[in-house]
Amino acid sequence: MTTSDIDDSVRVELNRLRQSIDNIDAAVVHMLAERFKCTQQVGHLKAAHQLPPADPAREARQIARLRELAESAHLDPAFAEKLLNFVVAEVIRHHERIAEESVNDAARAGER
Ligand SMILES: O=C(O)C(=O)C[C@]1(C(=O)O)C=C[C@@H](O)C=C1
Repeated sequence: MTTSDIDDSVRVELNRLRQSIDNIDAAVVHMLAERFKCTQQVGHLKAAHQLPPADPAREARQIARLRELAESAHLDPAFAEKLLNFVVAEVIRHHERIAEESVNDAARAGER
């Protein structure tokens, strides 16, 4: 069955819900883009001060906080934790790349 086979009133309701889903997905993308802009700056700050890319104690606090928020919002806390871990893993990869680039830049500057 495709959307062309279904009753008009169902199609209208489905389209209404899909419009909201599309708006929410756009908001998520924009929020993630802003989050990554912040974490890129954190990556440069950490690289400049030789701080490790990952901070497991900070992550533990973020997970505890997000799980509580998820519970009060009736969202599965395990899902919220998985989502944060997925995003943070990507951030750590970015931090590692920034740190490598900063070491390479310093080595090249030392060769001059
Ligand atoms: O807060 C930091 O130290 C960050 O690098 C940011 C961030 C995050 O994306 O929230 C990423 C990696 C760390 O392990 C913890 C948190």
